[in-house]
Amino acid sequence: MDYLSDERKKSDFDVEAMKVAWAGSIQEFQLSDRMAKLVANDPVFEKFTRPMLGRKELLKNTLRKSAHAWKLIIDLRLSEEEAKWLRLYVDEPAYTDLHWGMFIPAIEGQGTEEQKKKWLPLAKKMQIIGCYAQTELGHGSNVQGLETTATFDTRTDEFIMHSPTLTSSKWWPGGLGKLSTHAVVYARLIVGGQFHGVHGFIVQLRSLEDHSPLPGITVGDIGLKFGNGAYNTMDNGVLRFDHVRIPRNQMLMRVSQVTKEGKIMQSDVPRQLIYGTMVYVRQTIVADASKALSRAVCIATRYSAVRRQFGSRDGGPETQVIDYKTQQSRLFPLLASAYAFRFVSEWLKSLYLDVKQRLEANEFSTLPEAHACTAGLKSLTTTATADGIEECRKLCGGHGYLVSSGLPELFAVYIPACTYEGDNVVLMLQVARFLVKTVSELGHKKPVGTTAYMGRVASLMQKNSAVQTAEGWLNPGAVVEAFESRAARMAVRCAQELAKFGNPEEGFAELAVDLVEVAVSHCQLIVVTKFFEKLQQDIPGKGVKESLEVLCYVYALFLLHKHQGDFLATGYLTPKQASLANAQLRTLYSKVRPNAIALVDSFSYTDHYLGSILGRYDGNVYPKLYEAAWEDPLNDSDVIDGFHQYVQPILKQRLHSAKL
Ligand SMILES: CC/C=C\C/C=C\C/C=C\C/C=C\C/C=C\C/C=C/C(=O)SCCNC(=O)CCNC(=O)[C@H](O)C(C)(C)COP(=O)(O)OP(=O)(O)OC[C@H]1O[C@@H](n2cnc3c(N)ncnc32)[C@H](O)[C@@H]1OP(=O)(O)O
Ligand SMILES: Cc1cc2nc3c(=O)[nH]c(=O)nc-3n(C[C@H](O)[C@H](O)[C@H](O)COP(=O)(O)OP(=O)(O)OC[C@H]3O[C@@H](n4cnc5c(N)ncnc54)[C@H](O)[C@@H]3O)c2cc1C
Repeated sequence: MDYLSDERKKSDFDVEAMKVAWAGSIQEFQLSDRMAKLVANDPVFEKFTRPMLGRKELLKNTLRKSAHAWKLIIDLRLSEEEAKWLRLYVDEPAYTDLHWGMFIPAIEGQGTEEQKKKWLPLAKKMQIIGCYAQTELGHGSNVQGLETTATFDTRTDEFIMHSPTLTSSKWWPGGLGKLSTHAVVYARLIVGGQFHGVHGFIVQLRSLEDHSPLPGITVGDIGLKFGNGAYNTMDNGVLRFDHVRIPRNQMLMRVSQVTKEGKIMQSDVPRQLIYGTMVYVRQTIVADASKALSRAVCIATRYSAVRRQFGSRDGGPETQVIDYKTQQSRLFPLLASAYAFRFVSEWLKSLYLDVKQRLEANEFSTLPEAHACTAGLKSLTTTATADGIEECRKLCGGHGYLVSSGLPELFAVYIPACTYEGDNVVLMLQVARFLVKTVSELGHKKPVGTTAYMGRVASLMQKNSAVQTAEGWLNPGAVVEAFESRAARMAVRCAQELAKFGNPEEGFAELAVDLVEVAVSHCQLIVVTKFFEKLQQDIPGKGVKESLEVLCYVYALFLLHKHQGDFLATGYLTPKQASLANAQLRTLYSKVRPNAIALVDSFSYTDHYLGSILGRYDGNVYPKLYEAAWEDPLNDSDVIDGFHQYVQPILKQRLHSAKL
């Protein structure tokens, strides 16, 4: 029985076409759908018992699933793209994520042709397993502050890898703790007693025969992390070197080379390329944000349509909680954000692929913008997603707190995304630096790409919003101009404040809070703009484009309402115009309402991937919650172990004293 069928009948757009719009293309949809079903129908990938397992069982279970996934990849001859989807739908962080997601990309991006030829075939056949060992106990954000050393020994043509202090211990790398045989290790290069910056080195950590650590290497897991199950399926590790020798040709040498004689040769490639793997992964994290947020929103939306509280008239049904305006005002902006992040990630991927191609042809001019966009959007989308998942839990009331709602585990797995691949504040400060530089160069350099609007800064500073009615906000030009003006005015105001400091670094440190706000406003502008640009494309299917238009305005006007202080303080909007935007937002929520269930169905998630009783496709929530409670191990017996030993004596004592 489909308890949500009436809801599904309310929608006025073609859900199958929306699924394609969400996926990006019919090919991508079919590929993803095939992999989702493959995983959902395979009992090896069951995940409901995960939160009940102890750490050792949990990790072993992950190894079993990863081995099974690898077997499927080989047996079914899956492409790299199919394998990525398969791992995504298995939905369990594993050492293989870092092997495929960082170790291999680090070699691809920073290795020479010779190094790629040697290491990539081994890695791609999984004859070696690698991780990305950058962060240390003492330093994560400050990469130049890393302490591990790689000292060149001209006599033996080797580097000596060493951990000189406790704080130089590598700490956090996923896959390092128990599984990696190799790592790309980031260390200070020392040649002839001189420090030559941080570089990547391929280091073997464990024997390929018996997996024991090689001489001079101390390696292990760093211990339990937040939440049951969740990210504990990953063996984040600690690593120390005691004068471990590796051949010279294991330094990744695309950026700088060290010759046999101990000479440093710089190629034309900028030093920043050493950070290139992070640019790649940050871009994938933006796509993951839309997946995580859409999962949470799918659960909260379906449950909000099933759940009823108050409002019964003449004994009739109570009100579905999704019909409360307050519920809509919390839920629908998250639904719109999931779509917004999906489309901005699509754009970011194309920007990244373009930069990658240019880098391969030794053209580096677009790297700073790629860095700013990936850093800023990673920060913006992961912060909003982490907060959004928690909001979805609250939107589901008490039942959202049950593990069987799927939300606690999703939250626990997701929140480190605000920290890994760059702390979100640190990353926004990088965007701020980029914007300050752009503003300071306005007189002699025309800004391009996502900062092109800065080129119109004079007019953006003067012109105020012309919106007169609530309908007036349903105009892409009016909305985009509002976001451009706010970002440009905030950037200019900050630049003026910075100019008052004699020392720019001192000014930057003092004004960091304002600078982060400028960076956030710039990144929100990018997301809004890319959503409108998406709507310019041909999007087939009855009502699909119209529904996306509604979501685009919800996203933009929700942000405008939330940050109206900025819009008002910069003088671009009047209080009346801000309140017209809010009135329009209420109208938009009413337009989303009948389509809400269809809009989350369009994510095309299987019940397996959602992993939530509240978010079940059929809406059959209460019987399944009731059934699941009885499956809890505590309900194996009526009288629990420990009762007779610890509780009964207390009760008896009470009875005894009561008699007295
Ligand atoms: C289910 C999965 C299925 C399949 C798997 C497939 C894909 C998934 C992939 C991976 C899995 C995803 C997640 C897994 C989970 C966790 C993995 C986590 C991994 C990690 O966390 S790795 C460690 C990450 N660490 C960081 O991010 C550190 C943050 N710090 C920095 O980035 C920098 O050091 C910082 C903050 C930029 C330092 O700034 P500073 O100014 O001190 O630096 P420099 O002086 O060195 O440089 C200044 C100069 O360089 C420019 N710049 C800085 N960074 C970059 C860059 N990345 N690219 C290009 N340019 C950069 C900066 O703008 C300055 O330029 P300027 O001189 O001003 O022109
Ligand atoms: C689950 C998980 C997986 C990870 N996987 C890996 C991995 O595979 N490989 C790897 O190498 N690393 C990995 N990391 C490490 C991760 O990249 C770092 O933790 C991250 O970059 C943040 O650095 P940090 O821990 O040094 O934080 P810190 O920089 O110490 O941050 C602490 C606080 O200081 C603030 N702060 C720091 N610098 C500044 C500044 N300049 N201005 C203002 N505020 C500042 C931050 O905002 C934050 O509030 C992982 C981390 C986690 C949690």
